Amino acid sequence: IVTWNVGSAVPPDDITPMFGPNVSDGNIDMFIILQEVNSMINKRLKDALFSDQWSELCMDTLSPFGYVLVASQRMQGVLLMVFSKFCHLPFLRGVQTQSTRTGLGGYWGNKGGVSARMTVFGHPVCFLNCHLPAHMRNLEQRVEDFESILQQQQFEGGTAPGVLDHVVFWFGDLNFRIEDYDIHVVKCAIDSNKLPLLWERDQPQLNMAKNTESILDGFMEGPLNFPPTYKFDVGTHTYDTAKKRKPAWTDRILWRLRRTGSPVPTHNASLQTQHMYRSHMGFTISDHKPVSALFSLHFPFRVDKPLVELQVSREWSKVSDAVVRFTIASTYQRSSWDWIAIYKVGFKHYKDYQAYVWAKGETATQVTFPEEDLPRDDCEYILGYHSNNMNSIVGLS
Ligand SMILES: O=P(O)(O)O[C@@H]1[C@H](O)[C@H](O)[C@@H](OP(=O)(O)O)[C@H](OP(=O)(O)O)[C@H]1O
Ligand SMILES: [Mg+2]
Repeated sequence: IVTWNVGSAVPPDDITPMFGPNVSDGNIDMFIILQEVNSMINKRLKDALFSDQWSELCMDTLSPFGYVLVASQRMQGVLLMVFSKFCHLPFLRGVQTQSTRTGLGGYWGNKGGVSARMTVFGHPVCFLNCHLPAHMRNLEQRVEDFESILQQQQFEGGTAPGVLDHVVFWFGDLNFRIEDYDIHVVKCAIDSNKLPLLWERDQPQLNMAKNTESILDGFMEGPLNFPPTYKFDVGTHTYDTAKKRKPAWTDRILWRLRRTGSPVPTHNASLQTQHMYRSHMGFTISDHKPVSALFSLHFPFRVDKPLVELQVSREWSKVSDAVVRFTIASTYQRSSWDWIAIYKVGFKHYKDYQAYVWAKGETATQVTFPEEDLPRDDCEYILGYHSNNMNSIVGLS
C-alpha cells in the first residue's frame, strides 16, 4: 500500500522506488496506490479508459512486472488504484468501489473517502482511503468525517455490507498532527532521532490511548519509525520554511480485522502481519513524502477454484490452433455478453486486449478466434474469460 499527497505536481520520471526493492521479484501479490492531487487531474489521452498521468504512470511501471489494474476510483483529486498479479484475477471477486464527499458539507470532493472492496480468495477485504480536513484544530472534524464516511459507504449483496465487515486497510492523508510541542521541539526531536517523544503527542495515538468508545477502536498501526512526512519545501528535504508548519505524520496506513459478530464467522480468523512501514524521503516534488507499507494476510482457507476454466494448446502455430475450450462452474451465471480475450503478458487492465470473441450461447463450450484477429508479435499471450455480470476476469489460461 502506497499513499502520497502529490499536491499539484506532475509525476516524476521514475516512481519505481515507491514500490520498494521487491517490485521486480514477483513476490508481492497486490499493490494499492493512493494519490491525492490538488486540482483536477490533467487530461493527456482524452479517449483512453484511464486518462490521467498518474494512473498511466502506475500502469506503465507495474504492468511489465505482471500487475494488472483491478479497480480504480477517482473522486476529484483523490485517485485509488488496486493492482494485482494477473494470476490472482479469477480469485478477486465482487469488486465494488465507493466514494463519499465530505468537503464543504458534502458538496465538494476535495475531502472525503474512496474505497474499493472485493473478496480475495473468498475473504472480504476493503481498501479505504480518506483525505481528512487539514490543520491542528480540526481533530474532531477529522474523526467525525471518518465516522460519516464509514456510515455512508455500504456495499451491495454478500455478507459484508459495511466497511468494517471487511478486513480494512485505512490510509491516506489523514492530516493528523502532533499536539502541544512547539515547532522547535518537534524539529529537534526529528534531528536527534527521538521519534518516540513525538509519538506521545501524535493525535491518533493520543486518541487510541484514551481507550474511549472511539471509532478508531480496533484499528492498528505499526511503529512510525520514519520522520514526519509533512510538510516540506517542494524540491528539497527541508521542512517548510514559508508557512512554518509543524512537521506531522499526516500520511498514514492503518488496518483493522473484521468486527466480531460479522455474519461469516470463519473469516474472523484472519491475521495480518506488517513487514514494513516506511516513508520515501527521496521524492521532492510534493510538500508530502510518500508512505508505504507491506502486509501479508493469513486466512484459514482459500477459495481458489476459478469459475471458468480455459483449455488451449500451449502454442498456436497455425490458424486452426486458435480454439479455446472452456468449462463453467455450476454456480456461475453466464451472460451472452461474456467474452474471451487474448492478452499480451504484461497487459495493463481487462480492456487492454489484443482480440476478443463473444462466449455466446447457453451451451457453447468453445470459441474460435478468426485469423484476421490473431496477434502476430512473437511474444507470450494469455487468454482471459471476462464475466459481464461480475465485471471481472473469472478465468485465465
Ligand atoms: O488538503 P490538504 O492536502 O491536506 O492540504 C491543505 C489544504 O490545502 C489547506 O487548505 C491548506 O491550508 P491553507 O489554506 O491555510 O493554506 C494546507 O496548507 P498547509 O499545509 O500549509 O497548512 C494544506 O496542507
Ligand atoms: Mg497538503
